[in-house]
Amino acid sequence: MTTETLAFQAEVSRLLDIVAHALYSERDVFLRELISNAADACDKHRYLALTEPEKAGPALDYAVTLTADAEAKTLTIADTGIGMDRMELVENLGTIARSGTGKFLETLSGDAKKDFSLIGQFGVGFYSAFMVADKVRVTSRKAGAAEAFAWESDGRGSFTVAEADQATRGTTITLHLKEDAAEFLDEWRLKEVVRRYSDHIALPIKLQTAEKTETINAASALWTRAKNEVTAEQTKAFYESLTYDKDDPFATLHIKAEGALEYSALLFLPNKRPPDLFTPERQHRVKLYVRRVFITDDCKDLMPTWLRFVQGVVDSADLPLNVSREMLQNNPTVRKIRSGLVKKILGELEKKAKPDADHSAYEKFWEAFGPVLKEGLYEDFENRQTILGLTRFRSSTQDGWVSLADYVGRMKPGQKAIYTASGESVEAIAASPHLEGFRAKGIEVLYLTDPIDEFWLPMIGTFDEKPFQSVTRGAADLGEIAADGEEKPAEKPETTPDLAALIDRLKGVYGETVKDVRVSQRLTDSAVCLVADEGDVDLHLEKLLRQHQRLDRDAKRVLEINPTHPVITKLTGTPAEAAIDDAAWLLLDQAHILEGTPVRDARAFARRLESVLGR
Ligand SMILES: Nc1ncnc2c1ncn2[C@@H]1O[C@H](COP(=O)(O)OP(=O)(O)OP(=O)(O)O)[C@@H](O)[C@H]1O
Repeated sequence: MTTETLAFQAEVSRLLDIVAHALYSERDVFLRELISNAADACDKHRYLALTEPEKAGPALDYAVTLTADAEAKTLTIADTGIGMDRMELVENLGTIARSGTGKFLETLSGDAKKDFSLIGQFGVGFYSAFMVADKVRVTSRKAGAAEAFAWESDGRGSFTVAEADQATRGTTITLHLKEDAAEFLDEWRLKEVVRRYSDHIALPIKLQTAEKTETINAASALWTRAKNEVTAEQTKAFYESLTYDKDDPFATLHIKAEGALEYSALLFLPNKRPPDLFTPERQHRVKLYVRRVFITDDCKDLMPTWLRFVQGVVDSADLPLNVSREMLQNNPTVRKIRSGLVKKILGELEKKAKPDADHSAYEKFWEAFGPVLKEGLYEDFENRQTILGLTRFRSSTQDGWVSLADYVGRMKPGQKAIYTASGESVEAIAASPHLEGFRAKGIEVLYLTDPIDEFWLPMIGTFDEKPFQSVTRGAADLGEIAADGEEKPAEKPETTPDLAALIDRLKGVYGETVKDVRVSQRLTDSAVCLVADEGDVDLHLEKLLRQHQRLDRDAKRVLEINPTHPVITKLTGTPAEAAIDDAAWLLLDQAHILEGTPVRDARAFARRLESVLGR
C-alpha cells in the first residue's frame, strides 16, 4: 500500500484554520452539508445509471446512513452514491475550485461569533466537518471501479491518500468527534438536526444503532406533493436548504401544471442576493428533476438568466428519465415549461407590486433584484411590457421608488416624453446641470443608475405611447411645458443679435472640437453643459463604454449655453474684436468637469485659468 501525503491548497488551509479555531453559532450545519453532499452523490449515480448504465456498476438502494459509535467517539455518514477515485479525492477535498471563497473568508474574519451556516453557499461545505471533528477519514469507491481509496486529515495543513478496502460503491465519512462535540453521538440530537435541515431530502436518511436501523426523514419530494400536504415549516426548511436564508422568502410558488404539459415546481423568490448574482456565467439556480429523479442543476433553457435569482425545483413528467444534457438543449418541452414558469413568476410579481400590496416588501425585493429583472427588458421581447410595469425608479421629485404608471399620471400639461437621466448614483445625477431647467419647471425626471439601463432603454422606445427622452441628449424642448403654478408655458425669449454673434464666435473658436453650440433650455443656474446630439451615443453610456474599452473615439458633443448666466451675458457684451479664446475654452472645460469627464488638455486649462485669474 502506498500512502501519499499532500498539502492542502493555501486557501483551504486558511479556511480550515479559521474553522478549527472559531466559536460557532450553529455548528450542527456540518451534518446538513455532509448529508447534502451524500444525497448529491446518489443523484449523480442515479443519472449515470440512466444515461450510461455500463459505467454505473450494480444497483444498490440509494440511502444515506448515519452511524454513531459512542465508544470510538465517531460519527459516520455513508452513502451509496457515485463515489470518488483517487484523483477526485485529492481535487475535491484538497482544493477549492469555485470562486467566492475569498468572500466567505472575509465574512469570517474579525472577532465576531462566526456564522458558518453560510458555508455551503460558497461551495466549501465539506470542510465544515472540521467544526466537530479533529480527524476526518473519507473512504470512497467510485461507481464501476474495483479499488477504493481513503483520504484522511486532521485539518492541519496536509492530508493523506492511500488504497483502502470497501466492498461496495459509495463514500463513507468518519468523523472523530472533538471532546466538546459528543452531542452528535446522541440519537435524539441527530434526529433533531436531520429533521431541521434535511427533512426534504428525497432519499432515505437512516440512523443505524446497535438495535435497529430506521429512516429519520420524510424522504418524499416536497414539490410533488399537493400544496395542502406540505406544512409551512417544511417549505421554509426547504427554502433555507437552498438559499441559506433563515428569513422567509419574498414569494413562494407551488405550481402543478396539468394537461398538455405536466410538471410540478416549487419555486422561491428570495429577498437577499446570493454572492454570485453578477458573475459572468449568470447561471440560474433551478434544479431539473424528471419524475422525482434529479437530472441537472445546469439546464440553461429552464429559466431565463434575468430570473437567475429564482431558487427551487422543477419536476417534469414529459421528459424521458434518461434525458441527456445535450437533449435538454433547445428542447421544446423545456422551452414550454420555461415559458409557463416565467408567466407564473411575473404574475406573482405583478400581484406583489400592485399599489394596494405591501410596498416596502416589493421595494426590498426590487432593491435586491431589480437590476437583474431589468435584463429581461433587453432580452425578452415577449414579456417586455410586463417587466416594464414591474420596474421601479428613483425620481427627481419623489422620495422612494416610483413606477412608470405613477410617472405618467404626474406628467405636466404639454409634456410628451418620459424624461430620464443616467449616472453612477442618484447623488451624481441630482447634481448634474442638465436637470436645472426640469427642476425649475417641476418636471419629474427618472434616475437611471444601473449599467443595464443604457441597454434596455433604446430597445423599449415607449411606455403607454410616451417616448423615453434622456435629459442629456437632443434638444430639450421644455418651452412647451408650463411651469408649476402657470397656466401657459412662458414665451421663448428671442435670440438677440448679440447672442447669435457670440454663438458664431464660439463656434469659430471650437472649430471641429464640438458638434454645435446652441442656446440651452435646460440650464437655469450653470453657464454651460454638454449634451449628446439626437442619434449620438448618450453621455453616460459613452462613459461606461470607455471604462470597458469598448469605445476608441469620442463622440462630438453639443455645447449648450445659458444666455441668462452672468458669464455668458458678459461675453455677449464683449466687443466683437476682443479675443474670447481663453474664456471659450475654459467654458468648454468646465462643461467637461461638470459632466465628470476629464478636461481635454489639463496644462492648457491650468494656464488659461491662471491667466484669467491674473487679470
Ligand atoms: N459523499 C460524497 N460523494 C461523492 N462526492 C463528494 C461527496 N462529498 C463531497 N464530494 C465531492 O467533493 C466536492 C466538494 O464538496 P463541498 O461540500 O466542499 O462543495 P460542493 O458540494 O461542491 O458545494 P455545494 O455544497 O455548494 O454543493 C463536491 O462537489 C463533490 O464533487
